[in-house]
Amino acid sequence: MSVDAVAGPLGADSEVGVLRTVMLHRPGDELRRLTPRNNDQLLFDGLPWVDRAQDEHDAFADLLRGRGVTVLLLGELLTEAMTVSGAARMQGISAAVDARRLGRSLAEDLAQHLRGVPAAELAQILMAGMTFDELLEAETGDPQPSGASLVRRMHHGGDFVIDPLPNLLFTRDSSFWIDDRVAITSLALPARVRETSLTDLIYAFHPMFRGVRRAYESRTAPVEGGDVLLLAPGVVAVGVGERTTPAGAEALARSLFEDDLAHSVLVVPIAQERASMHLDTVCTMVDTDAVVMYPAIQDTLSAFTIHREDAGVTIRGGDPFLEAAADAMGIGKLRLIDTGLDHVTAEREQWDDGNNTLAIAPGVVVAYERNVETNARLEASGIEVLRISGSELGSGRGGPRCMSCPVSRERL
Ligand SMILES: NC(=[NH2+])NCCC[C@H](N)C(=O)O
Repeated sequence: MSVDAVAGPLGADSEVGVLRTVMLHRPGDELRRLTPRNNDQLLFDGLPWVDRAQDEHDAFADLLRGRGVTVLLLGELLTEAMTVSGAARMQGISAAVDARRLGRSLAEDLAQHLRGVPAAELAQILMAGMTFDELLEAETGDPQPSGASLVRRMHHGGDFVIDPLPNLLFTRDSSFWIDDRVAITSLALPARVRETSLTDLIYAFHPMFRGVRRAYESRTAPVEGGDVLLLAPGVVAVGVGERTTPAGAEALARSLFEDDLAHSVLVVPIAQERASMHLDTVCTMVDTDAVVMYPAIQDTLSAFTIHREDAGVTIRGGDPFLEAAADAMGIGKLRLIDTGLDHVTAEREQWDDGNNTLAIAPGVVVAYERNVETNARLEASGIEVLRISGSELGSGRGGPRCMSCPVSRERL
């Protein structure tokens, strides 16, 4: 992949500017690790049929390419970064070898083994993880493992020495762009924490991203990309619930103000539950001045607005979200596309990510085909809906927005 593979200047200042380049992750062997015993912990609601999930994902990527979007794949970027940079390899290995869990002896054996593995294979291991048995089998060419690891003896061969990362599929959460900078997030749950070591490595070492500056560098508290909506240039909404914490939202706001990336941050409380794990599961932008939203929260969604002032910040609390947003965006009204659904249909389609649309231009969105009613209402309001199937992809509870990280959008 060459440096000029990115179409358009890096970065984005909105949710809806014409999409030029996007980072996706084609689901791979990390999904084959899911079992009925570990799927809850790994944040999947079922066991996807992996081949079909890959087909669905390929169709998603092809649809985007057909609309002129350059698609970057996380797995390829990871391999390329570790091919050109030894430091990238070291960083990936050190994030994957958890000495606290493995003990010193096994940690040393594992790190030694990984240092000898070629970049493409190492990328696979970092994404799909590794079991005790796989390590033992792979070590045959290495100098003999020390044999002094109690941890090795006491673990089952099918246990993981490196945990798999099935949620890499949701590239939205582990990094996001704002203006011409990239923010590596800080993921809240143990199953996902290591994902950011991979996005960090890609943006630090892949030649395509040389010289790119960072936002939210302190990463002091949890912020996940699914909670961050670029409502308009300078105006950012941040959901606070199961993932992003109040401290995360506060730290992000402060950092965006300091870097002059925003003047207003709307902090939006959402229910702390699985169905609404991120703000983008209940609300996404479909046009420069329009959102689609889960009907059950339309009347109650509110926001604290943090404004940057000359002398510091002001915080206004408890305003209805749509009004606070329109105010900060400097528009008369933020249109709500009312899906008008009865509460059972609305609840079912929210669960299946009907509100999780990816805009590829103002008024043009990608959505799961299964959310028939939501899509019909979007179209009735003049939004063009490009449908993809997600019967298998959806088992991780994420739709087109969750599965995409816009790397370049035309500025509004
Ligand atoms: N931006 C999003 N809504 N991402 C969806 C993430 C789903 C993933 N299984 C998780 O629980 O973390």
